[in-house]
Order: sequence, then C-alpha cells, then structure tokens
Amino acid sequence: MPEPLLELRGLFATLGNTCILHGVDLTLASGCLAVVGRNGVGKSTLCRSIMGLVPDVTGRLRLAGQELLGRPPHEMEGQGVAIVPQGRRTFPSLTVHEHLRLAQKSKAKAWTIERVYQTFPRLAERRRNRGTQLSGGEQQMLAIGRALLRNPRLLILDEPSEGLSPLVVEQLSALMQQLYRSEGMTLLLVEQNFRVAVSVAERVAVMISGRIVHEDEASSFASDHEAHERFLGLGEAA
Ligand SMILES: Nc1ncnc2c1ncn2[C@@H]1O[C@H](COP(=O)(O)OP(=O)(O)OP(=O)(O)O)[C@@H](O)[C@H]1O
Repeated sequence: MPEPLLELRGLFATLGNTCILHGVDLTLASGCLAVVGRNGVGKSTLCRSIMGLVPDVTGRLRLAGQELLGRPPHEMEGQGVAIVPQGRRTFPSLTVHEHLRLAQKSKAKAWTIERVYQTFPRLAERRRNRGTQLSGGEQQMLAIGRALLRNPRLLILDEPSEGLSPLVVEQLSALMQQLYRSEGMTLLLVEQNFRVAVSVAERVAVMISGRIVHEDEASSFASDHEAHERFLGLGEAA
C-alpha cells in the first residue's frame, strides 16, 4: 500500500499561550478532503500548521511517508505543498502579472502563467492592475493562480469561497473538482460554507475545538441532518 499523501497524528498547535489544536488526526490519501467547522474552531491554524507557518506545533505530520513537522514554509513548498491563504494576501503595489511572475518557479511544468490566464480570463484582462484595484473574486483568482504556479502535489485552500458571488463560487468549485479528478492534485479544502464543501470534496471531516470529531463521505454527510445540527449548529433547511 502506498503511503497516504498527508498524515497527521496527534497534532497540537499553540498560538501565544493558547492551545488551538488539541491532537488532530487526519489522513488524506488522494483526491479532496474538506474540513468544516464553525468560526474559530482552528481550521486556519490547521492549514497554517501544515504549511510550517505556526512555530509551536507538536505531533506527527507526514507527507508521502516523510516526517516533516516543524519544517519552515519554504521547505514545505519545496516538498510540493502550496496554500491559498484565507484573506487572499495580495500585495497592494504589485500588478497581477508581477504577482504571477514572482510565483512562477518553472516554465516547464503543468501550470504556467499562460494557463492561469486561460483558466481565469478576467486576470488576463486585469494583468496591469494592482492588488488594491481588484475585486474580492479577482483577488481570490490571483491567490489560486499563484498557488497553482507552484505546481503542488498538495494544495491547501483556506476558505476559498468566503465573500465571493455565487457565480464565482460555482466556477471555483468546478476548478477544484477538475484539479483533483482530472489532474491528480490532492486538495485539502477548509470551508465554513458546508454546501461548497460537500459539493466539491469526496470526504468531509468536522472540526470542533481543535479536534476532528467526525468524518464521512461527502455524499452521505450532505444528507445527514442530524450531523449538521450536532456538529455545525445548522437546522433542517441546511
Ligand atoms: N495569535 C493568536 N493568539 C491567540 N489566539 C489566537 C491567535 N490567532 C487566532 N487565535 C484564536 O485561535 C482560534 C482558532 O482560530 P482559527 O483562525 O484557526 O479558526 P478558524 O476555524 O479558521 O476560524 P475562522 O473561520 O473564523 O477563521 C480562534 O479562537 C482565534 O481567536
């Protein structure tokens, strides 16, 4: 049996004096796993811990069998991990094209700047515009384009649908499905919008208070109203 791409065991993470992750166990062999949970349960801290952005972490983090916990972000990137951070993090003074040029490491891989422009024609139109001149949807496209230019084997997306119009969310959902179904990329999708999570991912894990408390196939979780209420506080209509 090949090693799963990502394996977390007993992951603890502390911010300041506060313990945020309380022993996360998670396995992602391939495809797409969504982590859902209410505000403040530790989803972003989980993404940032995997990427090496949280200094105070303990436990085990294996990527394709290699123990990598505590490695800095540039090493995680070198190992094929990329993140689309919550809040997009574009530079106000750089143009769209400058952002993409900085992100491109190799022109000989599957994702190139041209391909990002083909995928997001809106970004091609805005290539000379600066970060501050972009709409929320355009900034999100840029953040995803930058991550794709790293040609990662594991792509972590932290709340990609936040603040976007339904049309942009639909386009983004189709792209995420294409990435793992047709291109063999593995996706860890963190979403507060559970509809997006179940429509995109194959499996869903629920986080409460810094722990994974439930995991299921996305299709069965989508209709499990009792789980929605128990874990996410959503009513029958969800
Ligand atoms: N620097 C910090 N020091 C102490 N606590 C922090 C710090 N940053 C965040 N927290 C707290 O850590 C908890 C988890 O935050 P995190 O952003 O990981 O949650 P989340 O599930 O991603 O929520 P959201 O969707 O609102 O971003 C929150 O209660 C937050 O207030």
